[in-house]
Amino acid sequence: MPATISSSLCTVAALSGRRDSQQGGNKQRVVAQPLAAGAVTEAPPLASAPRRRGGADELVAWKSIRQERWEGALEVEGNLPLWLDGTYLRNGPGLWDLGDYGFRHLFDGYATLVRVSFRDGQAMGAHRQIESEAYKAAREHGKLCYREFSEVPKPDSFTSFIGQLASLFSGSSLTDNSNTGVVRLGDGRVLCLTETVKGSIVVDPDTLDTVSKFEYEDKLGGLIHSAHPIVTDTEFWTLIPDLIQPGYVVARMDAGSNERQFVGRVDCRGGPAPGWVHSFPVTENYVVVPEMPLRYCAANLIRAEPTPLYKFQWYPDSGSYMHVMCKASGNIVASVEVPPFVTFHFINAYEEKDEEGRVTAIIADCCEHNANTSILDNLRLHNIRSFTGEDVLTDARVGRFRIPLDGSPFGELEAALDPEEHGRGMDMCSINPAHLGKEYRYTYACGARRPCNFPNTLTKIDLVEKTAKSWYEEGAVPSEPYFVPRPGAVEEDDGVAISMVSAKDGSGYALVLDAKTFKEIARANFRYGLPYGLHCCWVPRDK
Ligand SMILES: CC1=C(/C=C/C(C)=C/C=C/C(C)=C/C=C/C=C(C)/C=C/C=O)C(C)(C)CCC1
Ligand SMILES: [Fe+2]
Repeated sequence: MPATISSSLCTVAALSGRRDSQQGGNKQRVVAQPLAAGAVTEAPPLASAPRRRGGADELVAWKSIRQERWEGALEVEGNLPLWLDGTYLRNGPGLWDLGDYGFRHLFDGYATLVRVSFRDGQAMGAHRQIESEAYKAAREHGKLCYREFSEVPKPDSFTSFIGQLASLFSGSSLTDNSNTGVVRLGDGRVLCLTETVKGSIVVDPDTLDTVSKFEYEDKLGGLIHSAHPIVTDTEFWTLIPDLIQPGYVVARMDAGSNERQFVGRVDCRGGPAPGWVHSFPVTENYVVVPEMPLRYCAANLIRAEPTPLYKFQWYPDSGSYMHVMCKASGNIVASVEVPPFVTFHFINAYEEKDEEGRVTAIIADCCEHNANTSILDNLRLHNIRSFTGEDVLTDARVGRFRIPLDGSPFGELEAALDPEEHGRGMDMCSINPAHLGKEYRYTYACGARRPCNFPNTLTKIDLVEKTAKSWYEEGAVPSEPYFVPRPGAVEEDDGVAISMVSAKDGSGYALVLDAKTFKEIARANFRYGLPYGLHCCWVPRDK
């Protein structure tokens, strides 16, 4: 039966107090196509009816999602490859408003999961809020109830302040707002993640239902971990920072299991606390543990008001280090001092070998912010919502570490290509997963066309030719270009890069680029623009 998209979709997530100014001009691309049963889902009303700050000219990328969930057919422009058969999922902080209170930092928003399922050249889309305890409590009480990335619930008395401190140490007041990544585990479960261990949540990739908490069945403990585990069909590697005796625990988990196994430990070499470890790279035989001078800070963890570096502190004199652990033995095979760096996202790593096939060094690439912590300030909502035409985005580059395995005390860090190639913007990267931990040539990321206040291009980097190709649309905010290989592909860039774009006119679409030419093949238009999001995964249909 032909279905039209209901105009009675429960408007306006009450948490966000959205008004219809964000309708995106009138450029709605309403489709009247056959939809799957239950294609349109009404959002249940939320707790309060708040006001929302911010003008009508704000980009849809930085506005809270307008309703809790939606599902329907997408209008496709262009030709989707027929081999593209599966589901693209993207996670990210999509709801920043609580009653009449607005979060201040991008990373605080409640998790919004977006799905685009491709089949036979057609696309179905959906989005839904993840039902974390933090989100449900905020919805029920119309206020912040857990400690988020930058914000802390306001204690209403001194006793409740003391109670909050105690619960910080037990972890009970920490958020489980799983707003950062989404991965498909080897056993098929789909897991949303953030940096708090309790914020590991299993979701259903078809319905976007919140299924359960992912509980680790081991004694490793830890309240926080790297938001980006390394996940393959057979295993899962994670890093758990130790804030008491500064260091990191490296752990591994088999696919199908919930039990992490202790592999080894790295002791920090500098500063009073471990460096922030949002992600880390692996090679075929080694785990690379970065220790950057932007370190966790116990005092800032306790503070009620955000500090300039949130829960972290910059210790330039503490040194920067890269440690290499053997996956098989847990032994540290190298620990070198490197130039100062700031990174959130490692791109990949591999083993450099001599003519005899002996491993001489580890090469590890990352999105490196020129050792400048200002990127955290760039990502405050006030800053990203108020672009004045001034070029204020901090420079970033592909930082390439060379970590010698011959006992030398120092490693190198250099730009892998001239950063001007990608407009000195570089973050939110993906690679062909077949090259994980191995030599590789291409990475796909968000770059910059200046002037800008946020990465605004999709960029394919050729690390051999040291060149870049970019996609750009004026005023659009694209998210992480996620590489999906063509089944049976031999060449590294044989596939597509998928990105969700929040367009200037308030609309939004899933953009499919040919990964070779980096030209648009197709776009699948949502009924309305969605907020910016962070990380993605691909669930092939037959897996
Ligand atoms: C809730 C607590 C924490 C949470 C930390 C979180 C949620 C960290 C999230 C970090 C993210 C999303 C980093 C992304 C970086 C993206 C960049 C640089 C993009 C640039 C543009 O393209 C802790 C801080 C762990 C402490 C306990 C409480
Ligand atoms: Fe991340």
